Amino acid sequence: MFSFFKKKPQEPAPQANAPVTPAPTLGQEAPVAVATPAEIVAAVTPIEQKQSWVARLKVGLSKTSSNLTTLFVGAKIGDELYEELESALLMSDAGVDATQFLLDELKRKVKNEKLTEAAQVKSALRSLLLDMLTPLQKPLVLEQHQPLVIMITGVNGAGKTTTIGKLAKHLQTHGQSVLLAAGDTFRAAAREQLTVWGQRNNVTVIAQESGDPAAVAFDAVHSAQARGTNVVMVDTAGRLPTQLHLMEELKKIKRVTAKGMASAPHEILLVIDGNTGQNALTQVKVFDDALGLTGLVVTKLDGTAKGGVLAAIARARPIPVYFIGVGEQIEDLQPFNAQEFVEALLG
Ligand SMILES: Nc1nc2c(ncn2[C@@H]2O[C@H](COP(=O)(O)OP(=O)(O)OP(=O)(O)O)[C@@H](O)[C@H]2O)c(=O)[nH]1
Repeated sequence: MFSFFKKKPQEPAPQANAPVTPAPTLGQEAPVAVATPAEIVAAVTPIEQKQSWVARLKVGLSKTSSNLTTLFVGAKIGDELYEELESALLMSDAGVDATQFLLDELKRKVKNEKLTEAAQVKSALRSLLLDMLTPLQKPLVLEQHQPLVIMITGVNGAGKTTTIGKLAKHLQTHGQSVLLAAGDTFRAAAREQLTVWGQRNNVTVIAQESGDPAAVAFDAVHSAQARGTNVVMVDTAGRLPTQLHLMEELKKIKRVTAKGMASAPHEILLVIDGNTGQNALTQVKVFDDALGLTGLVVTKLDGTAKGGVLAAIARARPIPVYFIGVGEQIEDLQPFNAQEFVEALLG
């Protein structure tokens, strides 16, 4: 079992003569909820589901895994092994910097620990990768703000809307009320998709016939404040990092959201298609420079994804990977767990 979300730790009870916190008003941030116990909520994933989920991750990453593991079979430690490893890491989308870093560290480890067997080198690589990816493993913390406002961004087709749907379900399972802002005003079908999904799942969706996604986000924040909703997720239209005017639009959504609630958006997530390869790193850099990302969601790791891009991200922009997706079912979105990921890659 692993944590899905983390809840804000309980704060000490106020003194009897402590000043009373004024009631929140529209446009003003409500006081932080204090009644939550300090706990990490266990995922409600039954063991069979969990196994099938990990199995799907392994299948998804099997090409990289087989490239990385077979080169150690019957190998001698030396230049040839390191060259093969370099190629396998580059082919896994780890990129030049992370590949070089891993190779240098590995050679140092082999020397310092006087390793003599290829199997020992493989386990040294496993532990290096784990050290590299563990800093990316962070849970999304709930109940720090009322409402918690999450903005979801990404290129077209990365899996934003699907992720929002899955996350909304998971949040509801963890006792959170959810409101969605249909900020993809560019594509009418996207708005309808979210609205229909919301109706089916009893989640309020704030949408506007036409117009400004920033206004939709602003309305959603106010509406959530008025209703006492726990989490607002703002969907945004897919865009390429090279579409500068659309990147400006995202900045505007962020700015206008902050007018509705000074501290919002509290989380700005970038959804990345795991099959995008090294281009994913470019996306992370450009969206982060524009918006200040707080987390990533890497989808479609069940397909032909190679997985190494997480190492590239860990080296270049270590932004937490809150969730990874390995399919279209709700349980296919799970928190990123570095240990599981490294096991899927290196067996
Ligand atoms: N195999 C697989 N498919 C996924 C995953 N996540 C999303 N998808 C599929 O990817 C496609 C695109 O997903 P959307 O959620 O519509 O992507 P989007 O980013 O909202 O797309 P735009 O609104 O066009 O920008 C859909 O067919 C999803 O079912 C995943 O983890 N695995």
